[in-house]
Amino acid sequence: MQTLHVDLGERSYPIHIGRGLLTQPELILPHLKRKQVAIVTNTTVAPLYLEKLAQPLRDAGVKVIPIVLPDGEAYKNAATLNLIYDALLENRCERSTTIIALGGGVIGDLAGYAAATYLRGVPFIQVPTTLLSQVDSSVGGKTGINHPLGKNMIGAFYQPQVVLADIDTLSTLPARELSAGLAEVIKYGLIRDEPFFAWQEVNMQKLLALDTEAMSYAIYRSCENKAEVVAADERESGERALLNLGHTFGHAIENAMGYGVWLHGEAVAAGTILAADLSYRLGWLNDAEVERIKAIFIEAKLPIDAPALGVDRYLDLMGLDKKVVDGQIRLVLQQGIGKSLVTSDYDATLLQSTLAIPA
Ligand SMILES: NC(=O)c1ccc[n+]([C@@H]2O[C@H](COP(=O)([O-])OP(=O)(O)OC[C@H]3O[C@@H](n4cnc5c(N)ncnc54)[C@H](O)[C@@H]3O)[C@@H](O)[C@H]2O)c1
Ligand SMILES: O=C(O)C(=O)C[C@@H](O)[C@H](O)[C@H](O)COP(=O)(O)O
Ligand SMILES: [Zn+2]
Repeated sequence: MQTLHVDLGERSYPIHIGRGLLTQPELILPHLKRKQVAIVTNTTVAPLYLEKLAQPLRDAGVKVIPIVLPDGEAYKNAATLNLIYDALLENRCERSTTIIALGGGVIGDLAGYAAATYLRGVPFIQVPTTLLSQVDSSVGGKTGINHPLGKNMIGAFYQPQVVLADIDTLSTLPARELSAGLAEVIKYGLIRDEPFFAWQEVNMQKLLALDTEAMSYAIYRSCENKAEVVAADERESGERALLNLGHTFGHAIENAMGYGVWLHGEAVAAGTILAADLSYRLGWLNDAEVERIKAIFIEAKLPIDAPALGVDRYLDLMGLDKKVVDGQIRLVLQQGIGKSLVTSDYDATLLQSTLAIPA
């Protein structure tokens, strides 16, 4: 097992990465205020991993309240959040009850927001079971739900007590979901870590084949990048916005196509290609760099062609992005591989050209 730390003063916490972590209650017990946990999961993950996590905790004297939600991005909403509150109240959960998220990013975001708001805040633990959640969503404290008008529009920054990334859980992950997670791994290379990007170019097939050594390295290096960024800018007043590469476009795609039709990672992949296209038009990326970026997403079995929503529809949806300031759409763009910036200082007609995708 390898351990990293997210350094946030009194909100600091460890990220444990390794095999067989679900059945090691000693990694969870020191973080409990009281021997009672509510495990939030879904109908897909529960039959696979709920008892693996719950039974050793029960054996250690912990009361376990399972909360099993419907599965899918379409359920990351206020109605599903209410199901969590209902179960917590029905079971008379107190401020000392810890909420454990067992699942992918949808479960982590929902359970984290429930933890941030139930009784105005109860302790929270992340047990991510998708690649995307192990490399990104379980770390950094962004929690929340979607609104029909926009992605993740309601939420809170709320850090977990500990993150347990058990690599063994990836063995049951569908191939499409594995690729979706790789989109966020590629992101770290593109925004701030060119050597990691170059390593991915050589090792992508190993990652797709779930090679343990390569996967452990990719998860560790991704979490290391994210932990550094979050420690420097917890609430996204500056550098953290770089973690949004491809997301202003991607969130527009997820919303326009209907939540869950394009996976988050797929929309981020296509959105990152749009960001690269605009960076190229601005003269900040050259042909060879754009080709390298396209090639790695293709190698990871991710889409590089964004849907033709129409320029106005894209601009309308992108105008709801959380990075918008004074009505200006701020974008994460690239000035080379491993070098990125957040800016609204681009020619609007160039953005329109990028968005004029032929149907
Ligand atoms: N909070 C953040 O910082 C952050 C970062 C990135 C993404 N996100 C959010 O995360 C969500 C995407 O997360 P995701 O890609 O994990 O999707 P997801 O949570 O929908 O999980 C993908 C699918 O895999 C299933 N699954 C989970 N673990 C499994 C396993 N081990 N074996 C088999 N099936 C398994 C799930 O039930 C689901 O059907 C989006 O809502 C996105 O907005 C949040
Ligand atoms: O942690 C962050 O900061 C990120 O931006 C990570 C993203 O991968 C993630 O999808 C996040 O949920 C997007 O945040 P949002 O603020 O644009 O909703
Ligand atoms: Zn993301």
